[in-house]
Amino acid sequence: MNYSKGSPSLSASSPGATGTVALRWHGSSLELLDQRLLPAQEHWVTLEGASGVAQCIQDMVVRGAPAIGISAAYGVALAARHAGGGDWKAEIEQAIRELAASRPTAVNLFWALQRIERVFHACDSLSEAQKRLADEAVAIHQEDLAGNLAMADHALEAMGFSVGTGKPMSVSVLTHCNTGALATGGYGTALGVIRRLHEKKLLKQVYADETRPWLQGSRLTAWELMREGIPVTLNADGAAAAILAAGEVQWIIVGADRITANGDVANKIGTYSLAVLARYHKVGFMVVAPSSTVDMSLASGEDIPIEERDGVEVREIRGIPLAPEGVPVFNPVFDVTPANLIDLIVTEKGVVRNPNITGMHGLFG
Ligand SMILES: CSC[C@@H](O)[C@@H](O)C(=O)COP(=O)(O)O
Repeated sequence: MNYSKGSPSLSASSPGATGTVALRWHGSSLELLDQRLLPAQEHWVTLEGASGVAQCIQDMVVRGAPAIGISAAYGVALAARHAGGGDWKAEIEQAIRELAASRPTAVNLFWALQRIERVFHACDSLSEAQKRLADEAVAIHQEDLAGNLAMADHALEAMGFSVGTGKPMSVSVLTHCNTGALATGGYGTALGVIRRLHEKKLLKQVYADETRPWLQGSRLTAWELMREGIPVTLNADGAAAAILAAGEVQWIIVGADRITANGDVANKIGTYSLAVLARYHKVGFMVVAPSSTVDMSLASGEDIPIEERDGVEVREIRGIPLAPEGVPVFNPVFDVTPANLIDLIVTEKGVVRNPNITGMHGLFG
């Protein structure tokens, strides 16, 4: 793994992209923007093999459900590219296993690997695999970006902002974690909806939860929004209740890491408490995610594997102690929001209102 310094400037690589990108594909290498260092530094990590990509997913150099899936797909393409030529199939299979073990909760990782694996099994030679796996990874990346743009349209319509309905009132929203260009193929899920509201002049204010302990909200979401001049106010997670009580927001908009067949949603720790707050304060609660986040094989959120990370992420920030040394820590990094607290699940395929098993089956079969 080569930790190279300095991305000159982030440039949009595809139509609809925002100017912020998390990953750059070069055919024989993958570059990942090291999200652990933002917003202080823009470092790009250059990877030439699947093990490095798996390590970067585990260490959160790259994070966010769709970006993890896209990176893993490129990781398999790299494994093919650099396969020794001997038992190339075994080398690629090993790469897939290693990538699948990197993080457990976001189903996009397994979805992308399964899609890549289907192509791999149809290949008869290493040269065919090298070409087709790279093409498939690029397709997964491009489709994710296109899906983000489509879900933003669906979301605005579901919020009642249809074309030609006069001059609607603008809204203020609260979001959690980072679901933007950094977490996806280049536009964002929940943050894509927020971007689209801003583009259409329908957005008054975004409140961004800082999102303890990893601070995706303060380090990444606030950074992305400020780069584009989108009005954002950062708040400590515990301030969300006071913001809602003051009537400051009309919608809470979040992403997802896995959505089960009954409409339960796993997302960044703290999402569930926001959904409870939204219901109490009669504020809309919207989940925005690509259909690759939907896992119809699981009946409910109880079946979702929830990642727990090292307590050091809560006890310290960059080596500075925030708690007594050795204090036991409970650090689940996702929680499950039950479907009955969710008003809308928005995907590129369409919208499920008041999600339940019937509505989910209607859209995702
Ligand atoms: C479009 S990203 C959706 C989710 O992956 C996001 O809300 C989230 O929980 C990310 O968690 P992370 O631990 O940063 O990978």
